[in-house]
Amino acid sequence: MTDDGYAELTSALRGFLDAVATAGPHDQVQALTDDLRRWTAILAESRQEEGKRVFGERFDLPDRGQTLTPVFAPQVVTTSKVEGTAWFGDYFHGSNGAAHGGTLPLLFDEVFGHIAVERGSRARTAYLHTDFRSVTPIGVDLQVRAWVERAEGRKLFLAADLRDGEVVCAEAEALFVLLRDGAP
Ligand SMILES: CCCCC/C=C\C/C=C\C/C=C\C/C=C\CCCC(=O)SCCNC(=O)CCNC(=O)[C@H](O)C(C)(C)COP(=O)(O)OP(=O)(O)OC[C@H]1O[C@@H](n2cnc3c(N)ncnc32)[C@H](O)[C@@H]1OP(=O)(O)O
Repeated sequence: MTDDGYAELTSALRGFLDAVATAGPHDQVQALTDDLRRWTAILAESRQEEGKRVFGERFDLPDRGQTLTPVFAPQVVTTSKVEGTAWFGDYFHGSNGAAHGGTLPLLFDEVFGHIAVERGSRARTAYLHTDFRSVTPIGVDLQVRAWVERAEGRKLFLAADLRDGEVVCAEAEALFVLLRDGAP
C-alpha cells in the first residue's frame, strides 16, 4: 500500500459519514457547512477524468479508496470465488439497527466485481437478484463470499451470500456479461 495519506483519508471519510448519520441537531452546523463548501471548492480545482482519480480506482487502498459501498475486505480472491469480511457503518443504516435494503445489492455488486476483475474481464452487471433472509446488523463483522456458478460464452452466472456467524443475512444471484472488444 502506498502511504500517501489516502488510506487514512478513506477511513476518516467513512468515520465522518457515520458521525453525520448518527448526529442529532448541532449548534456548529453552519461552521460544518462552511468547512465542507471550502473543501469542495479546493477539490473541484483538481477534478480529474476517470482513470486518473483516487476514489474507487486505487487497488492498493482499502475499498479501492471509495466509501460508496459498505466496507469489504477480501481475504481470498480467485477467478472463481471471493471471500472476505463486510462491515456496514452507521452511514448504511436503514431502520431498527438494520442496514438499508438497497445497500445489500450494492455490496454484492462490489464483491462480484472482484471476480470479474480477477478474470481480467471488462464486465457489467446485467442483473442482480437479492434475497433478504435476515436483517443485516450495523457495526458487526460479517462474512461474505461469492462464486461462479457457471460461465456460458460471455455470460458469467454468479452467486453470493452474506452471513452474521451462522445467520444468513442475504443471498444473491447475478449475471455479469463480459464486454465485446471495443465496447464502451
Ligand atoms: C462499469 C463496469 C465496472 C466494471 C469494473 C470496473 C473496474 C474495476 C473496479 C473495481 C473492481 C472491483 C469491484 C468492481 C465493482 C463493481 C462492479 C460493478 C459492475 C457494474 O455495476 S456495471 C454497471 C451496471 N450495469 C450496467 O450498466 C449494464 C447496462 N447494460 C449493458 O451494458 C448491456 O446490456 C450488457 C453489457 C449487460 C449486455 O450487452 P451486450 O451488447 O454486451 O450483450 P447482449 O445484449 O448481446 O447480451 C449478451 C447475452 O447476455 C444476455 N443478457 C443480457 N442482459 C441480460 C439480462 N438482464 N438478463 C438475462 N440475460 C441477459 C443476452 O440475452 C445474451 O445472451 P445470449 O448470448 O445467450 O443470447
